[in-house]
This record gives sequence, C-alpha cells and structure tokens, in this order.
Amino acid sequence: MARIVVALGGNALQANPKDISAEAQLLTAHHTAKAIVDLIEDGHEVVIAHGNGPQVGQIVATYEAAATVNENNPVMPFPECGAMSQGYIGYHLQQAVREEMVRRGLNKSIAAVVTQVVVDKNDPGFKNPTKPVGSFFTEEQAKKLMAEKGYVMKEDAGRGWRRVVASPMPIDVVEKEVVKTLVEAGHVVITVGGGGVPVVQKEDGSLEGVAAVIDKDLASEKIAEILDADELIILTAVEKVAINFNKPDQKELDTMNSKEARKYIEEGHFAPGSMLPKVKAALMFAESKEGRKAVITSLEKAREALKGLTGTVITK
Ligand SMILES: Nc1ncnc2c1ncn2[C@@H]1O[C@H](COP(=O)(O)OP(=O)(O)O)[C@@H](O)[C@H]1O
Ligand SMILES: NC(=O)OP(=O)(O)O
Repeated sequence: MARIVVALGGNALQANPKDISAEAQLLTAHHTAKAIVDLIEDGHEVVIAHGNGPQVGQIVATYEAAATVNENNPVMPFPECGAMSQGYIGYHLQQAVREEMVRRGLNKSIAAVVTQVVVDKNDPGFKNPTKPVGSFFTEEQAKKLMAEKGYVMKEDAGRGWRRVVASPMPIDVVEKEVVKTLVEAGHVVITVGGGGVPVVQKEDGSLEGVAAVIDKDLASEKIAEILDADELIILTAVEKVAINFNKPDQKELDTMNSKEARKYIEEGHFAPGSMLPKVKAALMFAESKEGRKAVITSLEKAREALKGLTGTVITK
C-alpha cells in the first residue's frame, strides 16, 4: 500500500474541449472515477488534485457577460472564480468517485477541500502571464479581445488563441493539516484543485487572494511532499513522455533520472505550459527525498503504471 497523489489532466474532466457543459464534465468524471477507484481498490491511499484552466476561464467569462447585461451584476474577482472552480469540479469528482466506490463495495468517504495555496507577491510569474485559461479563439477574435478587454492572449500549442494569466510558484498549502488529518483517517481527499486558490500572506498574517492560476502539477508536487506521499502520479493524455515529441524520431521514455530530465529540459524536449511543468514537478518530487518517485502516464494506464508496467518513471 502506498500513499499517492494523483494529478488529473484536462482530459480527465473534459473529454471533448468543444463540449464544456456541466453534463459532459460529469460524464467524463464518471469515466475518470473508474481509474481512480482502481487505485483505491488496490489498497492505495489516494489524494486527488486536478486542473481548472478551462473551467475558471468559463466562470470569469460568465460573470463578465452577466455584468454587460445588468450593471448590478459585479464582475467576480479571479481568486473567487478559482474557488468556484474547485467547488464545481470537486462536486463532480466527489459524486463520481463516491458512486464508483459504492458500486465496488468500498466503504470509504470522499470530500473536496477548498484549498488555498500561498504564493510570493514578488513571484516573477506576475510580470509574465503564461497560464492559458478558458476557451480557444481565432487570432482575429483574440486581437479584438485584447484591444477591448485588455486581456493578455497567446497562441496555445497550435490549438488556437487563449487568455493567459499569471502562474506563480506554490509555496505552501494553507489547509495542509486538515488534508493530512483526513488522509490519515482513511478518507479520499480532493485538494489543491486548479493548483489551489492563490493567496499572499500579508504582514499581519492574514491571507489575500490574488489574480492568478497556479499550475496544478506543481501544486500537486507541493502537497505530495507535505503529505510525505510515496508517489506522485501525473495523469494526462499520453502514456509516456517522449523526446523529439511529434517528430519522425520521437522516442518514448520508460524512465528518466534527474540528470537525464535536466538535460532533456535544457534541450527543449518538453513544451512549456504542457509537458514541461509535469516533468519539472516530477523531478522536484523525485529529488525531494530518497525513495520518492513520480510517474507520468495516461488516465487509462494509471493502474498498470503504479505496478511498474508502463508510464515514464522519474527517479532521483
Ligand atoms: N515531450 C512530450 N512528450 C509527451 N507529450 C508531450 C510532450 N510535449 C508536449 N506534449 C503534449 O503535452 C500534453 C500534456 O499537456 P496538457 O494537455 O497541457 O496537460 P493536462 O493533461 O494537464 O491538461 C500531452 O498530451 C502531449 O500532447
Ligand atoms: N490550474 C491548472 O494547472 O489547470 P490546467 O491543468 O487546466 O491548466
């Protein structure tokens, strides 16, 4: 039995990026729940983290649209939208995982914890927005939005243009003791959803939400360290990490030690904003303590990967 933090990629919540309805997300969550409950059934202690890029963008845009209809509808600040995305996604995962556990006769409880993650107000990420949120636009639409709304928008890996926001590094998890207590009591916990709601600590010790979206792979790494997890498993749309990705000489990797990972990062094998943060998070976790390892694989292969049969294993 191992303690595992599972970071869920975008495809675990929205199978078809063109259908971002709640109904489609819940259906996908039920599919995802099967892979998660496989791990619980195998006896592992499972902590679930997930992204929120499309959802938080959708929530922000909805409030912006509402404000144009009636001036009494205030535009909702970004951290509040992040917290709403945790509730929305957490609710779907909670329902789907619970149902799957009941179906398999597993007597366990699950809860999503609204989680705040501390960031540095001077993080360089605030000066250089990189995190894509919300839907995709054409270049023409993006230019119009940039001019009209002052958004920063960038082309996202050949898929279209998206709004980008600051993505500071996670420093600490505010609700860590609550999460630890729940995990140690045997409950399944959903935490650091969307990387956590980013907050800065003020001089008087109070917390203040900031307009940013933390990378969920890096936040998952942080909570995995805090919980002294044995393994960090990062689930995405590919079974293995590759070098020369999408090129004729693409090579899928079974393993990567920290020296190799650093070399591949320097050589530019991992796309920023997609595979790069995953490899960085995996590397950080593997190096954080002797014996810890990280695995990057697909949702469908999670169970096999934990048995060492597939995925890319990152070790010190
Ligand atoms: N070197 C690489 N090896 C494998 N996949 C890569 C690589 N570089 C970029 N990718 C792409 O990155 C994707 C994962 O990033 P993304 O979809 O942004 O993450 P998430 O699953 O967290 O939403 C993979 O599905 C793959 O298409
Ligand atoms: N917060 C975050 O990393 O979200 P995505 O995985 O959806 O980009």
